[in-house]
Amino acid sequence: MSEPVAVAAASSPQVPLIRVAGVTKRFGGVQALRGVNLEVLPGEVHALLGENGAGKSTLIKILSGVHAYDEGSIEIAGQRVAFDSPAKSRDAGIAVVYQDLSLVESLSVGANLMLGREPRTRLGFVKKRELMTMVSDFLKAHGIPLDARTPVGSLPFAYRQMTEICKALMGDVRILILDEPTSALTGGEEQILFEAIRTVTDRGVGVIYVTHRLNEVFRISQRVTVFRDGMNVGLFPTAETDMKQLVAAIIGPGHAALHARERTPVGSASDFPAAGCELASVTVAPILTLSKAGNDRLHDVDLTVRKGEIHGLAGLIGSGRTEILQTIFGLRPVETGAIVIDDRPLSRITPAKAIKLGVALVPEDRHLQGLVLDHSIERNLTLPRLPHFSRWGWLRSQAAVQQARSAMKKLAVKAPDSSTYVKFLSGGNQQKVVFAKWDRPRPKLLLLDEPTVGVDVGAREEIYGVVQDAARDGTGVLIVSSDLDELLRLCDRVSIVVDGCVVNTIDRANLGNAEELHHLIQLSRSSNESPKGTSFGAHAT
Ligand SMILES: Nc1ncnc2c1ncn2[C@@H]1O[C@H](COP(=O)(O)OP(=O)(O)OP(=O)(O)O)[C@@H](O)[C@H]1O
Repeated sequence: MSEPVAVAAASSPQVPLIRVAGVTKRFGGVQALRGVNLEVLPGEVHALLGENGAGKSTLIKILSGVHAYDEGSIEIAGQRVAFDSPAKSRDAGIAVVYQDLSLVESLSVGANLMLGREPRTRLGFVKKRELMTMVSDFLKAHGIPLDARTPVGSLPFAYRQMTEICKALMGDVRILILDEPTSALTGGEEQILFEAIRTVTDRGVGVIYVTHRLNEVFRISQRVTVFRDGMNVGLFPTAETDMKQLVAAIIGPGHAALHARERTPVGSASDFPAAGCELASVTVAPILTLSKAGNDRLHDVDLTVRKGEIHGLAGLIGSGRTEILQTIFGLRPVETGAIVIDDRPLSRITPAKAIKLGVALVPEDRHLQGLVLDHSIERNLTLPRLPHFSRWGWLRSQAAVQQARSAMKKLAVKAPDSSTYVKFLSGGNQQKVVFAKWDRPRPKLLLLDEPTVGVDVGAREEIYGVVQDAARDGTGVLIVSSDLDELLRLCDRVSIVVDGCVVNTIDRANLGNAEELHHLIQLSRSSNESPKGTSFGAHAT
């Protein structure tokens, strides 16, 4: 595939594909947007950055016809537009790909791409061959490495995402909006996505790229717009800016995280001493031992987490990392092998028992498992710790409010107050609340599944601090993350998971950098390839 189209900076004479000027939006008492501007040129990848609650999703929802705006104007190719429905936005050539994909896993790539617009006979039967030819021609014409006949469920996540992007592009798309597209991807998968983006920008499509992973900005975008508190605080040609300038624009010059960052420069993960380095030495007792543990998703898992150790689980999507956490927390049975938590061999473990033993799980899907959206921040923080906030059967509500306020302050949760319903928070702020739920009192074993997805750069620092403090206090931490820099930065040891099995455990001293770790994951995968493992190459040509 070719190199990205070089797009001239702000002074380009080209008519922007989209021009947002002075747009405002208020939700009740919250002024989400205060007159924001954004321009995207043909063939440009324009990164949109900002801390949690800065207003990025609100603008995306306005552009996609979900919300109406209050003031300002939006032009597409010079024509003023206002969308009162998602259909109108789609008709104007705007397509949005969210993190939660909307594909039907049991159908093929072709059937997914043509869902709802299948060519049919006069009697209403789907013309399958014609459909597959149409899709194959489309994929070939755009240089997309997907096979129309492959069932979507058998594809690695990055290729499903590519299918979703193609679905968006099957119509007459001029502007593609990607909302944190790489949050679940590891290195090699990211590269596939970037190549798909380059293919579409080569055709003149403009891309708005929302992300909290700042290193991506330098790899994929030509310009960057930064929002803070619903306002523009920066427009940079990517080639003329650097990480420090972007971080300062995102979190503001006075933010404590900026100074922490100055002491610990971004990007050199291997320079950071892990929190529990000394504690994690072999002489320290394990808080968790899995020996040859197995169930329908796992087999022969051998794993130990020591007191005060931060232990990472690396692997590709579908490798079984999340299932290991779920099994330890009692959400999946241990059918074979043994599990020992805090010196207690357990024949059967349930979530209630796990919590009693001091195990806490911060799940990946905060909506399904992590939060009650119709409750306040305060109630969400209190629920898992009711005994802690109760005395003689009465809830000590003042103590609960105080803890909620201090957790909100520590993690900079952006909300009017602790009684705000969680459903009204931005995605990243919801994630901070999930995290805060388990911060105090400290668990003995903390299981974290992708803890910083959707979390802004300032809060990420705070979360790292909380994890490291917990480890220093003796908590064993087991963390799943697709962000290899995050694992390298935090972990004393990293175990690689392939097809439901731990195939390798590496000490910090031998971890190397993110590229080396990614290489190791790929290598472990190919040497452990099992018949049920996905072999994408067999499908895609
Ligand atoms: N439906 C709503 N009702 C009330 N307030 C809302 C609603 N939607 C968003 N907000 C508020 O508007 C502000 C901007 O939120 P938005 O979701 O746009 O932020 P964001 O930049 O996308 O954040 P994140 O990175 O966390 O996704 C936040 O203070 C949020 O709580």
